[in-house]
Amino acid sequence: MIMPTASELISHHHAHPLDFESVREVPDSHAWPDLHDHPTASAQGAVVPVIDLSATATNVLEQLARACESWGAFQVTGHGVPPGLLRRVEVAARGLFALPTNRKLEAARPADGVSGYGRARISCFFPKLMWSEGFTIAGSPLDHARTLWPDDDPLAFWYVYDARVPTPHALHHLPRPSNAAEKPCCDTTCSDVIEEYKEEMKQLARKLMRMMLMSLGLTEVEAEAEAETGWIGPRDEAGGMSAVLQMNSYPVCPDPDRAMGMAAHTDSTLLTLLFQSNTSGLQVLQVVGDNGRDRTARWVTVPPMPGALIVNVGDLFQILSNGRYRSVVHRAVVNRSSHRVSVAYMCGPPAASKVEPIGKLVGPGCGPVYRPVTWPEYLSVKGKLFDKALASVMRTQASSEHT
Ligand SMILES: C=C1C[C@]23C[C@@]1(O)CC[C@H]2[C@@]12CCC[C@@](C)(C(=O)O1)[C@H]2[C@@H]3C(=O)O
Ligand SMILES: O=C(O)CCC(=O)C(=O)O
Ligand SMILES: [Fe+2]
Repeated sequence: MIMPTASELISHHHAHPLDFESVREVPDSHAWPDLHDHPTASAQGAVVPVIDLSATATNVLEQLARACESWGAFQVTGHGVPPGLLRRVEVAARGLFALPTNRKLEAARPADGVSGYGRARISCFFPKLMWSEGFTIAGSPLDHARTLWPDDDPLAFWYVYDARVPTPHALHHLPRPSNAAEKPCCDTTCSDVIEEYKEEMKQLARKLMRMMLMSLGLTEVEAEAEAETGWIGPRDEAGGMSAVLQMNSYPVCPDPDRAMGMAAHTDSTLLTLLFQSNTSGLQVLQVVGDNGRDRTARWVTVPPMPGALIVNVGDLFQILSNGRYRSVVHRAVVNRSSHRVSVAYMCGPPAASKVEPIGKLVGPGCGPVYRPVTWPEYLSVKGKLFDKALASVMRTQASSEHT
């Protein structure tokens, strides 16, 4: 990692966002010197696993275990999230980023806050800026609606989506979902869509958490108990998994070989559910050789699959699994022809829950590798140490022998 200078850091926080639409070349502030730190696998090379959750086949847990152990990421199909909802959330994201810069800046994320519009939080660890903008929603989208959509009526949803739509009459000419059973977009506001999406993601994240715990060898009852005491928390009013919705926008880029959409990182989550729409850009780092001294790795593109969602193992799941499942290093690259958006549901435990290696995975020959941490504690460590954060919450040999 190249550490930025003090003046670069200052400009990171005070600069106005780049007007991506009008620039004809990548400015020095956004030109990355080492995009090719690892080779990129050819299209016929390695393929990130695709797992059909609806399959009645009995080996879904085995497939999950293999995907989490060797990749830390996989795509899921048969997840039950309606395709129409995925389309609507994409429209909502595109609409949000299509707003004029001054409107977006009104919703800028405060220096000490989580929610709002701005650069990826990890930007401060890099000397160059990324070719992207983001909008982070923690809590209810309604908290943001007043700033971004003062008239959060259904039509506003369409106005921001397509600036060419001058009057409500023009709505009649817009494409409608072909499936008549689907709710027409124009009945819905952006915050409705986001709320509905978060609810669907929550159900899917719970299901995947249970299945991933079972894929580690826990019984259904043990996985349930782990959920109640650990990552879901007690079933009181305040309990429940917490999550952050991260919308990312990657405008078209005149020189994609010099720009970085989202720099390499792992997510500080239990797991992340990512919708990447139909434009390629996500790459995961596959470690192909590790002889103890040298690690060889390559970037593998995760191809968009209609209706599929990508699941990333996050740092907190690595802790929970006592290191058996590794959080995946990933990044997003940009392209010169399609404006890409992605929506990440970043899922973690309730703020007060301590995440620690699961008892069943700890034994005489294998003590707990990590110390207990809450999500807010871990996020704060990540905000200071970035890619050294996981190592910093490891127990020392001596402390793990005493537990
Ligand atoms: C819960 C969180 C995870 C995140 C930091 C945050 O507090 C809110 C934004 C999240 C995000 C989204 C884009 C990539 C990422 C690395 C970043 O810069 O902000 C993640 C953070 C993370 O996983 O550490
Ligand atoms: O846009 C993508 O494909 C990746 C986004 C991402 O990694 C994130 O939001 O954490
Ligand atoms: Fe990520």
